[in-house]
Amino acid sequence: MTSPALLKVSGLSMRFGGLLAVDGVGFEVGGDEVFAIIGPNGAGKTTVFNCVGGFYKPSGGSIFLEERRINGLASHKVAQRGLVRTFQNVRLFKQLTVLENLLVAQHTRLQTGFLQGLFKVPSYRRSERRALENAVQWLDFMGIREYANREAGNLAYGHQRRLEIARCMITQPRLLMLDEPAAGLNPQEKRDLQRLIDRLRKEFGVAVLLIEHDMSLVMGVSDRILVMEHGRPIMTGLPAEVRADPRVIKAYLGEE
Ligand SMILES: Nc1ncnc2c1ncn2[C@@H]1O[C@H](COP(=O)(O)OP(=O)(O)OP(=O)(O)O)[C@@H](O)[C@H]1O
Repeated sequence: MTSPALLKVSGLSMRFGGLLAVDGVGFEVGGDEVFAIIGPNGAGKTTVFNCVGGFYKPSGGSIFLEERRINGLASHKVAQRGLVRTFQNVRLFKQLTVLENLLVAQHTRLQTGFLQGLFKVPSYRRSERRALENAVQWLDFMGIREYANREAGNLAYGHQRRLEIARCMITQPRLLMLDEPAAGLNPQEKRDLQRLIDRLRKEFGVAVLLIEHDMSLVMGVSDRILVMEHGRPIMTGLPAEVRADPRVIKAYLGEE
């Protein structure tokens, strides 16, 4: 890690009835880092994500974002503090247009309230115009501007994934969590995704926490990797260290 920790997770555990799905997981993500969590199916990766993102209340442990404790906060509060996520199965407002999805996403950030909106006072119109400009910039950045007025549900799957990332980025997060972003993408789209993640980090200074099964993407894009198995951490290391570690090889081969 090259910068101070943005996210600090320690001793995290999550119990579902008799099942300890996450058991003693700890890791830190630096402010400019791409950090991946990998592991066989059922290892507990998504559960860690759900705890960090405020979707589950952890059974134990602590989660700090920029030195402030966030465990137990609701997901929208966590998002307001700069931590946003995508989902394994893309979640968009499918009946709204592509552009509208990006306008709705900015709603919580707009400074003006209901009454200003009702009477369309100048400050409201200014913030609406800014929201529109932001949205168009992100559509350009993602290469999907030509689909601005199309229903989001009618976009090609790869474009839906890019729109979902744009919807996160438009809220100017400090940490972007991507849940299996390569799932369902073709090889070219996967290469584009790797370039996109690199650019998001370099041009917008966002840190990325990633769950991914596609090893070539994980190895190509991550600074460090946490490997989990049966809810427990096996190791954290650089991609080359992880690739060569016998425990990791065993965890994956043992699955077959
Ligand atoms: N809401 C829940 N209620 C009960 N058990 C759950 C719940 N969510 C996850 N589990 C269980 O916790 C364990 C870890 O699941 P999790 O989805 O976190 O794994 P994962 O590493 O993300 O797997 P995959 O790679 O298949 O997505 C599994 O045994 C799963 O069945």
